[in-house]
Amino acid sequence: MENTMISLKHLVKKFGNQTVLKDVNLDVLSGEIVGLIGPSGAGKSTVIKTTLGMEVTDGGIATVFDKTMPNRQLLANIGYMAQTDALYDALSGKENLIFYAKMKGLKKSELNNEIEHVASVVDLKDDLNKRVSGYSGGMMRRLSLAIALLGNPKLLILDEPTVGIDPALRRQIWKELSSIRDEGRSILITTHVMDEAELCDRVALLLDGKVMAFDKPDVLKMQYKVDSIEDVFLKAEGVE
Ligand SMILES: Nc1ncnc2c1ncn2[C@@H]1O[C@H](COP(=O)(O)OP(=O)(O)OP(=O)(O)O)[C@@H](O)[C@H]1O
Repeated sequence: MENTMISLKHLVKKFGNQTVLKDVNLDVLSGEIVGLIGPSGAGKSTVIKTTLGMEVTDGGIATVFDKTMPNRQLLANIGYMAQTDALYDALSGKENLIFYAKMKGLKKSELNNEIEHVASVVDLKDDLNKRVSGYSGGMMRRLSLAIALLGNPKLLILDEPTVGIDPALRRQIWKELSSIRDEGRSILITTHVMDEAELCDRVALLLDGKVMAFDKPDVLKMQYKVDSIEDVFLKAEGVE
């Protein structure tokens, strides 16, 4: 059965005089990957932060697992990866993973297997004992993604998880995301990579503070009479 994991209804968010989100409607069902795309500054991260209750809305309702956000208890069931990495520089990759695993309430007996699994998904197994201060930007993104994956959360909310990650690893990460979806778990993901948008079950296009289009990639391509999601994006923006 399809459950609604995220429901955003008439979401409004203002920063001073700027109304970033005017009327955002979006839902994420169980067992699907929803991609949120839109030009830089369109408000994708703001949608995510209001969904998580990290930003207070100026109107509308955000519910996650049928509960109104913000709700601290729900956060344990959500794997969130922000655009900026929240890592402890002085600790190793492994120590960071252990820290977050404990915060998420993982049992001691699960710890090693779980860390090994998430580290291999992002190809960090050989670098786990290095201090994060010596990591490259891409390695930090990979560690942040590994942290979000810890504990098999029912819902993953990923803000541009593959920035700075090379194509082979990106493919491996998408394989993992697809198998998470196949387990009936859900993913809301923002991306600038249009090839990744093609891999989502549904794509929402955020423009002028609204979700201008929201459907399966193939349906969007048909609606806009184009061959790729990149062209959907460009046509919606009015770029010929
Ligand atoms: N805390 C804040 N205070 C003031 N303005 C903000 C704040 N957060 C976001 N904004 C503004 O809201 C708008 C949307 O920002 P947001 O980061 O949500 O966009 P985005 O679509 O995620 O962009 P990008 O693709 O570049 O990451 C921008 O104009 C940004 O300057």
